[in-house]
Amino acid sequence: MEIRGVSKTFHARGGQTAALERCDLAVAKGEFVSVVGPSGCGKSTLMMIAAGLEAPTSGDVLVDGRPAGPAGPKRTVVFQRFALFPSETVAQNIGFGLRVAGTPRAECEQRIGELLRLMGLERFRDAFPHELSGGMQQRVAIARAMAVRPEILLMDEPFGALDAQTRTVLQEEVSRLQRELHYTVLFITHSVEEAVYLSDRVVVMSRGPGRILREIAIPRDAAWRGLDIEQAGEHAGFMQVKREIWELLRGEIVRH
Ligand SMILES: Nc1ncnc2c1ncn2[C@@H]1O[C@H](COP(=O)(O)OP(=O)(O)OP(=O)(O)O)[C@@H](O)[C@H]1O
Repeated sequence: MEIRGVSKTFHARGGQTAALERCDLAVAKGEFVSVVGPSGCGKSTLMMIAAGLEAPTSGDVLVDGRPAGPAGPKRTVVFQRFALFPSETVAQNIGFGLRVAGTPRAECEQRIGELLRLMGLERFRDAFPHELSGGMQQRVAIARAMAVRPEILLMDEPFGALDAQTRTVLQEEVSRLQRELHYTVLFITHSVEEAVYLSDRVVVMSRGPGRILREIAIPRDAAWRGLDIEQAGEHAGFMQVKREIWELLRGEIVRH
C-alpha cells in the first residue's frame, strides 16, 4: 500500500482543522509498519483514509500501484473497540466477511477452524461476545479481519482498551503470528514499546497537522526478536531504538 502526498482538512462549524499535511508512507507486502505520534496528530485520520473510510483532501492511496478506491475486503480494519455482532457466535463473527463474499460453506468452515486455532479461540467457538473477556473479544475481531485474507490489515490501537496483562499476551501472540505468517500490517499505537516490539518499521509523525517526521527500520534479525516483551525491553538494542523514537516524540510534544 502506498499513501502518496495525503493531506486532510476537516471543515466543521467552528472553522477548519488541518489534520494531515502531505503524508507519504508505503507498506510493502509482508511488512509490519507502526505509526506513532503525539495525541491529535492525525493517526486515526491517516488510518481512516488508508481504509477508504474517509477521503483525503488531496493525495492518493494506492494498492498494488492502483487507486485503492472505497473501503472493501482487501483492507480490513481492527479498531480499539471490538465491534463484534452481539447476537452472533464467535465462529459466525469470524465468518462474517466470508459469508458476505459468498465463500463456499466448506471453505468458510475450514478458514474459521484455522483462525480459531491460530487465535486460541477453539473453546469459544459457540460462545457469544458478551460471554468473552475483552481480550478474547479482540482476538475474535482480529480473526474476523484476517478471515477474508486482506491484502493489508489496518489496526488502530487494537490493544488500547485492554488491561496491561491481556495486552502483553496479545502483543506476544501477534509478534509470533507475524514471524510465522508475515501479514501486511499498518498499525497505530500510543505505545513506543509496542511499536518497536512488533514492527519492521516505525513511522514517527509530527504533532498536528501530522507529517511523517522519520521512519526507523528495525531489523527482522534483531537479537531480541522472539523474546517476550519484558525480556526484549531489557535488551540494549531495543532500549536504544525506543529511546531514539521517544526523543523524536518528546520534541514534538513539548514544541510550542
Ligand atoms: N470528523 C472530524 N471532524 C473534524 N475534525 C476532526 C475529525 N476527525 C478528526 N478531527 C481532528 O483532526 C485532528 C487529528 O485527529 P485524529 O483523531 O486523527 O488524531 P490522532 O492522532 O488519532 O489522535 P489520538 O492519538 O488522540 O487518538 C484533531 O485535531 C481532530 O480534532
